[in-house]
Amino acid sequence: MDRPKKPSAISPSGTGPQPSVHSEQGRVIASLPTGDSVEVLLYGATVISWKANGRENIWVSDAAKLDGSKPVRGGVPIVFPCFGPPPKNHATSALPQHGFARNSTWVYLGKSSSESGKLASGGDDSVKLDFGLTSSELSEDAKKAWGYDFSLVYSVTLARDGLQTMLNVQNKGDKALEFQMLLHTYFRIDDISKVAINGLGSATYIDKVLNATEHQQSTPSLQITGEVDRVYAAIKQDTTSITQDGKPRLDVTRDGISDSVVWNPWIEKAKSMGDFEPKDGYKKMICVEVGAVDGWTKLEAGETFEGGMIVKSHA
Ligand SMILES: O=P(O)(O)OC[C@H]1O[C@@H](O)[C@H](O)[C@@H](O)[C@@H]1O
Repeated sequence: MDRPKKPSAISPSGTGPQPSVHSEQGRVIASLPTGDSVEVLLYGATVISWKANGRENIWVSDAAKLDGSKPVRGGVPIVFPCFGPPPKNHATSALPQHGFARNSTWVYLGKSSSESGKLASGGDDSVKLDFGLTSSELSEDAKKAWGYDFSLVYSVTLARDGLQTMLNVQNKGDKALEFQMLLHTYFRIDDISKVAINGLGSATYIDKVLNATEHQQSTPSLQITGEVDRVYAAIKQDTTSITQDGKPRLDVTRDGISDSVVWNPWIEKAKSMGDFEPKDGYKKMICVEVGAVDGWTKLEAGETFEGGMIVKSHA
């Protein structure tokens, strides 16, 4: 498949004190000497915190379950191998909404100590954590519902100037497989009424709030004034930016993928979700999710795919 060109990676490491990495209670926490940090739950390999310049960038519901009993409401759940409810008559049909990656327990593969190719790691100002999921870690139900031999490696790189999260998918079996993937990021913002989303260009989107009808983004900037659930396909620009009060807040750059979902449940939908707290928390979050969800990505036996994002936070 054709892939968009790669964005420039976050700046490489230098010299000085080393980052620290430790694991406790089913999570891995990495910190840089600057104080920036990232916290990843093994359940779902869900990033549940990313602090930069003293500020939390990730929203997690006060009622989110972090004990592995259900996908985390908040953070960066990984959607794989299907996005939304799976279609009928497809290899994913028997899977739950958004697949199994967000509710499987991943294996921590360790901190990378060498250059990753895309991004330097292991120096004083960046650290890369790898998490893996294969069919052996799946529940019996998931294995039965999606009987492919696969390997996922999710790499979370914390750097002084941003966070990079990349999903690598390998078909280890002898038959082709199809998947969708999405990094369902809940960004923490101060006030939804002051937020704008830029960089969706004139992309077409499916509006799930308006009966899944197709539209074209007609304004350069999107403001959120009600429930929004849009699936943008083949976006030409690499970067979608979130501004607050007209100032840059977060830049989300797609790497190897070109689709994005913008989601905010607003008042009624937030009320209907038992694990969404506080109920007016929709004012403090916006999901800008990067992925490959327009149709299916096919991997022949032995093939590999990689896609993800680089996020930069403005102080
Ligand atoms: O409640 P879930 O399964 O975590 O999904 C949350 C939302 O995820 C978004 O990605 C979907 O576009 C929405 O339709 C969905 O409501």
